[in-house]
Amino acid sequence: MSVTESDVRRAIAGARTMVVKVGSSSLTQPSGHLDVKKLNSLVAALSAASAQGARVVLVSSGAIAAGFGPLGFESRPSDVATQQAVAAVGQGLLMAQYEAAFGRFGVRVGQILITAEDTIRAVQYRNVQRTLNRLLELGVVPIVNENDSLASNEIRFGDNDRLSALVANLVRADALVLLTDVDGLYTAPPSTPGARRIGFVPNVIDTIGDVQVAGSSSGVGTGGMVTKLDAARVAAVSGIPAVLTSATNTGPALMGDPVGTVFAPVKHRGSSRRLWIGFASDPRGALVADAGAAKAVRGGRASLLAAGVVEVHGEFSAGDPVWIDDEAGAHLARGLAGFDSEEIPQMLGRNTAQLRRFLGDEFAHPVVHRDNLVLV
Ligand SMILES: Nc1ncnc2c1ncn2[C@@H]1O[C@H](COP(=O)(O)OP(=O)(O)O)[C@@H](O)[C@H]1O
Ligand SMILES: N[C@@H](CCC(=O)OP(=O)(O)O)C(=O)O
Repeated sequence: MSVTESDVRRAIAGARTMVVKVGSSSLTQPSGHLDVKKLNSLVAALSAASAQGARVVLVSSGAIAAGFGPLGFESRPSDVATQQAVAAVGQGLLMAQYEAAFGRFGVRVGQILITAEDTIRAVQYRNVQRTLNRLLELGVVPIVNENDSLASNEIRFGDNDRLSALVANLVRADALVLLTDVDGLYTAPPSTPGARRIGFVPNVIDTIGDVQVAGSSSGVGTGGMVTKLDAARVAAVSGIPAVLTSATNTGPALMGDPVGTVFAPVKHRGSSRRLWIGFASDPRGALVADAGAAKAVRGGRASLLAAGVVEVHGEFSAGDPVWIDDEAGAHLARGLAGFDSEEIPQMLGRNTAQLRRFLGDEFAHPVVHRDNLVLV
């Protein structure tokens, strides 16, 4: 039997662990500066959920919004270096507001700043996961943001929508709540005449093609509806129901009332780390597999061995995300490279015994291990 809207709303209302993402546009005044009243009412709604036993992870944007006013800028700066500096100032100011606001309800908060780069690597990934879980066990509300001041331009999320879906996957959340400045997903950008709110999306993968979505129009938000739908898709394929609504609807959305747009999960839970590899990262290069290796990779459980690689493109380090392509140039998979791009040419076409004999033990490994590979 297929999942109905009320099933999804009930699942969200009953969620034990939830990830709530709030965008800059819901925490700011029209001028772009932080709006403490909006922040306080969000915190009141989340504290009520926490008092009822929910474990809440808050993914909050707003560091740049909180920082540019105090530094004397009239509007959100657009160059990356200034944004990163502004975020360093704003993140502290934002946390001070959250600490005070949650403190009034007796709730402790902890700050976690994540870069996409740290978390696609296995060791850091497990560290983030372990810290978040421990904070939740201790009854703390983790407040997550991208580490804007350190994230490198090529591999930053930029918006927090996709980050929130990946965090939901990481903590195995029962619900993802996306809070923004519109009351849901519309059939077209809300200013378009005739645009209507969609209450229920049974399969976000099918819906993405039918809905007209655009980027942010607020001047403070980043990704607009495009990245929110990406987030809903990551949640859906992770088996997590999601709701998208305005921050002013937080209380009703968490109670399962018919507000916003709810997205049904489309799959059972997948492995968390593989989702990071698939969605979180922009490949730095490509490995071209010969016909035999392409067939093995497509089959699902094989590593990519040097013997089946015919070309290497791009510059990357061991641990970076890369495409695995077939000889016709079609993408087969994404994976994390086991070696630097300069090390791979001498390995091409050699089997494990030859790699060991000619290059040493440290080369007798797959170019991409199957645990670090996801089909596309
Ligand atoms: N189909 C659509 N439905 C709803 N909103 C849309 C759509 N297409 C574009 N948008 C825009 O997306 C904006 C929300 O994204 P954004 O400004 O990035 O918010 P946030 O700061 O919360 O991430 C809305 O204000 C709206 O103008
Ligand atoms: N990490 C940035 C978030 C950037 C941003 O605007 O994100 P969003 O409002 O979620 O589209 C910040 O804290 O300012």
